[in-house]
Amino acid sequence: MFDKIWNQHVITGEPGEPQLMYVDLHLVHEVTSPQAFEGLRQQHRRVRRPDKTFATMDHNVPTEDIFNVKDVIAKKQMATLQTNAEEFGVTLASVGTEDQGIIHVIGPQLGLTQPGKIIVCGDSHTSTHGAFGAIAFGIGTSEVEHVFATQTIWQQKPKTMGIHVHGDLKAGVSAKDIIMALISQSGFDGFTGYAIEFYGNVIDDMSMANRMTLSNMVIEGGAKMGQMKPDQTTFDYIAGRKYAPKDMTAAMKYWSQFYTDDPSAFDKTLDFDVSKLAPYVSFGTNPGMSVPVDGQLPEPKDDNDRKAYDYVGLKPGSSPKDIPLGYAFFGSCTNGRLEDLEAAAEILKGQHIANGLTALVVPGSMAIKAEAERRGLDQIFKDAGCQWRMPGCSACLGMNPDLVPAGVHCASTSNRNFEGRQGSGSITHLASPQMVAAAAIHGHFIDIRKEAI
Ligand SMILES: CC(C)[C@H](C(=O)O)[C@@H](O)C(=O)O
Ligand code: SF4
Repeated sequence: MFDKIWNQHVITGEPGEPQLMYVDLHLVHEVTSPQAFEGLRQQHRRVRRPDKTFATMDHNVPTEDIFNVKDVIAKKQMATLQTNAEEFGVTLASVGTEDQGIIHVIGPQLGLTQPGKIIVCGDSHTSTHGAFGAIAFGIGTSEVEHVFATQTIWQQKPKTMGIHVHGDLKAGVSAKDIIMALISQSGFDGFTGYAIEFYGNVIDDMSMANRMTLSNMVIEGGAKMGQMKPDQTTFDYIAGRKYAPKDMTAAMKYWSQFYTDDPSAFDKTLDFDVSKLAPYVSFGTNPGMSVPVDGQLPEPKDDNDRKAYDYVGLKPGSSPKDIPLGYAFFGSCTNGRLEDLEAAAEILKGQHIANGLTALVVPGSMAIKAEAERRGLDQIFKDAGCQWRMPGCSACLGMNPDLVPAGVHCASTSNRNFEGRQGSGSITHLASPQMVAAAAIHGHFIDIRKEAI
């Protein structure tokens, strides 16, 4: 599948060397675009294909009141994107408009993300869009400028890794646990240099929301891209969306060519049986430092591990259930979709979060917020003692007012847990929406397969 899409997009260059690739969709946000637009301006260039470029604001958005941006840099970045989008004719889902949201949530939601496309964005979690059978990867700011100007990008073709995900996924275990287990078992850079394709019965049965969670986090294992073959689930998701093809029959016929004929063609394969998989919790300062909830925190292997233990203030041999939580975060491009909020709400319904714990629920987009409210999820969260917020990256990273205080342990549905990620001195524990919901109620993690909520 990877080669089929890749080969259709090569403009020039020899295999084994960087090749010039055509870009079908360029997604843009306020943090990595200002210098790129400025570069164009200085060279008197235009955005070559504004019709293949789409922008939004997500990282800096204050989720309590999205129109009241107090931080000077945040305000400037957002205003700059507004001006740049107008000047260069780029469609922008600006704050407060119905299409606004986290870029990796709204691309799929608007039907912009489609099989067979090459999709880039100045953001590492662009891998998310690979869940539709696209080649999607993050690029740097100078590359953003190159794509603006030429609609092309130089890229060296990566090696391919096929991950066969099979078996019987048990209740309480989700895509988040699969990817966290895969990363912790492969070492946190075990995917480096590879484009990953997930396949097998577990993937076939998975919703698009869960497939996106898997693709989203391949970057945390070192891969820039992670995809699945498009199938009926993919087509049904896209059909009827704002920018979906008008002629879906023709589109589906075209998309159906994108699959891997022969798994032995992968440069590397990995077999992953999910039948005995437990929910995972991260304890350290990279996503690879994760254990099953019924496991123990391992002995440190090196100075890095010792440093991580010092930072998080936990002891080897202890249980993830012993971590004293003060905060819970539901949201991000990993788990901020409607299905994720539903999974959390199902657990929180009729319950209350632990005394003294702060819980933020941040929908991934305005559309998700509206639909969640139509279904009454906001009320479930509020009744449980959570704060119901406006869409944005929020507490996934410390670029906006949603910060976890220093020294506080946060159960989080996001994807990164390095030092200070959620605010200076904050301590992040990654887990699935179901696990974070149960943890918020108890003030510590529980094994949702076995223990009563
Ligand atoms: C700000 C942006 C460049 C960054 C990324 O590339 O991923 C952010 O989205 C993140 O998750 O750390
Ligand atoms: S939600 Fe988090 S991971 Fe996703 S783009 Fe925003 S900051 Fe990056």
